[in-house]
Amino acid sequence: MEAAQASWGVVIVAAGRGTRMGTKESKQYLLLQDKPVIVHTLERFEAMDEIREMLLVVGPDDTDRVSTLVREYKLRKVKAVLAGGSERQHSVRIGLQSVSEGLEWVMIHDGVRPLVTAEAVRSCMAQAAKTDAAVLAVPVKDTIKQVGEAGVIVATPERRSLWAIQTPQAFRRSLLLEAHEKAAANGFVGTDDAMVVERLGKPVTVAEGDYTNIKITTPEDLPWAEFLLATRANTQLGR
Ligand SMILES: Nc1ccn([C@@H]2O[C@H](COP(=O)(O)OP(=O)(O)OP(=O)(O)O)[C@@H](O)[C@H]2O)c(=O)n1
Ligand SMILES: C[C@](O)(CO)[C@H](O)COP(=O)(O)O
Repeated sequence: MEAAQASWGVVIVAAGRGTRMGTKESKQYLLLQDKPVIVHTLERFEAMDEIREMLLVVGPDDTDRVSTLVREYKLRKVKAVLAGGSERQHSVRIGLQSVSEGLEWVMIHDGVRPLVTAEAVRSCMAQAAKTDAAVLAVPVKDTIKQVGEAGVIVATPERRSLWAIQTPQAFRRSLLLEAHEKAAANGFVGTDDAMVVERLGKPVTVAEGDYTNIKITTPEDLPWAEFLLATRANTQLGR
């Protein structure tokens, strides 16, 4: 059976503080079209037949309020609401350890990427089925420079080889678990899940996604997300 047709577990990480957003309320609870960002994200996966369960990882003080949201919005695939860790990678590991053992495949997704489409998720799952490890990504449009001390440019990597990495990131569950356990044992902390698998020397491939799968990070992302949601509501795109 193709992995894209099998049952998947999804770890949704939403335990961050949203420092760059700078709001009193953490960004995953800000409203888009009158609904919390995290609920938009969960609804995307709830609606997909391929998904069997979701593990939702939130701030230690937020488990009760989020459990209430899960009930209110009838998010039946949420198997557990777990207290996260101090770094994204710690939160991922906590969720990953609670994915049902019978599931062969798992995806990790940022709770603050509410605009991901089912089409993009399926493309990532299909790529992981071929290579055991795949991430959604888009080719960068700008020229990227590495900048050193005193703002001096030290390198200009060839743009054709540069991709902006998104989530979901999809893996054979046993591979990702092994990678996270090794990273924890060695004290390695990366900024995405591909990095912990790359450290094992295993290939991680990219599935081309789309530029609308934004991570809500800074204040200007909010009106952009509102616009994209409104556009989709009008055109039925991204469903
Ligand atoms: N200890 C952490 C840190 C981050 N995340 C989650 O990882 C995702 C991507 O992280 P990012 O956008 O950096 O979120 P924050 O850490 O909240 O933002 P900032 O870096 O601006 O504080 C978010 O859904 C965030 O909630 C998490 O679950 N646990
Ligand atoms: C996983 C990620 O969303 C891929 O772009 C990103 O690396 C998260 O990084 P952040 O530092 O937590 O924003």
